[in-house]
Amino acid sequence: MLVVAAALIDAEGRVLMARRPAGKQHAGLWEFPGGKVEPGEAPKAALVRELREELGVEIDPDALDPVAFSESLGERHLVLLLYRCRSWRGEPRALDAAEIRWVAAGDLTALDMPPADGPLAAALAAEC
Ligand SMILES: Nc1nc2c([nH]c(=O)n2[C@@H]2O[C@H](COP(=O)(O)OP(=O)(O)OP(=O)(O)O)[C@@H](O)[C@H]2O)c(=O)[nH]1
Repeated sequence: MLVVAAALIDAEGRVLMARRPAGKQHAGLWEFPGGKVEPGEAPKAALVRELREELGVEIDPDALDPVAFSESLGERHLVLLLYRCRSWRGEPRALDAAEIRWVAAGDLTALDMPPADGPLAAALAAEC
C-alpha cells in the first residue's frame, strides 16, 4: 500500500498534524494529513486530492518537496512518502480528522503516532 502525506509548514515553522478519528485504524494517533494513492494515480496528484478532501486547502503539486519515506511491515506492507509544503490556498479545517493542530517541529516526536511516522517526524525535525 502506497500512502502519501504532507508536512504543511507555517510562517513560524510549525507543522500541521491531524488526529485520526475514532473507528479507524490508528484512531486517536497523530499523523501527517494525506492518504492512499489510488491505482494509476500519481503520488503528488493523490496528495493534492487528499489535502483538498481532508483540510479544504488547494495546493500546487510543484509546491510539494519530498522529505523522506518510511516503511511499515504490519498486516499490510505500507510505504509512506512524506512531502513538505510551505504554500497553499485556504485555511486548513478538520473536515476528516478528529482534530488538527500546529506543532513546533521540535515537539513532533513527542506525539503519539503510527509506527511508520516516527522516523519521518525525526527527519523533518532535523531539517527544520
Ligand atoms: N494519512 C496518513 N496515513 C498514515 C500515516 N501514517 C500511517 O501509518 N498511515 C496509515 O496509512 C493509511 C492511510 O489510509 P487513509 O487515511 O487513506 O485511509 P483510512 O484508513 O483513513 O480510510 P479509508 O479506508 O476510508 O480510506 C492508514 O492505514 C493510516 O493508518 C500518516 O502520517 N498519514
